[in-house]
Amino acid sequence: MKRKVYTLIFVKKHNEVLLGLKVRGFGVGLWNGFGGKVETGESIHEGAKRELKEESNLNVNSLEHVGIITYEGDPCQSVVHVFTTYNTAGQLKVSEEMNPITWYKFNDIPYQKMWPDAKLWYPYMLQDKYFVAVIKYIGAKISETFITPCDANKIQTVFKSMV
Ligand SMILES: COc1nc(N)nc2c1ncn2[C@H]1C[C@H](O)[C@@H](COP(=O)(O)OP(=O)(O)OP(=O)(O)O)O1
Repeated sequence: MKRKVYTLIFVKKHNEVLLGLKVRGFGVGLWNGFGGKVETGESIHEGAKRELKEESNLNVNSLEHVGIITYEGDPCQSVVHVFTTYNTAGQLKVSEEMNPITWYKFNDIPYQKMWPDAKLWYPYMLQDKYFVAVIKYIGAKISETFITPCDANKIQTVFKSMV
């Protein structure tokens, strides 16, 4: 089965992370990082940079690939590649997809207004710990999860086996 491939990018500074409120499409009404589908002909990193620019107007040179999440079941069977960055350029702007865009302190993340899986793996992402996760949804509820930390080399190996 071919899964849809998505990116999800988190811009961080000190103990804060930039989140946007999704105002259209998949996950509307929920806070999330920036990202979307990888388009035909672009690499996953290129897709991540394009989505960050489209949704927040921020440019980024280097991204750290910190996690790979495989979603099973409903609402969508997909693979989401999670990236972080501390280094962006340009003027932050809301977009047609994300509005408002806000810095959240790590201890004040609005988990109650996010996908239910976020609280399971954000702790890894916030602490710059590499992870691999499999999350199965039935409707809006999580039915099974597997999350494990892994080192940077292993995540590259998993990544290479997928592309
Ligand atoms: C189902 O569980 C999910 N949980 C979390 N935390 N994030 C998810 C989940 N499923 C998808 N995502 C992320 C991955 C992407 O960053 C977005 C969805 O991207 P979208 O559907 O908006 O993709 P676009 O290419 O931007 O879509 P348009 O056609 O609207 O431009 O959510």
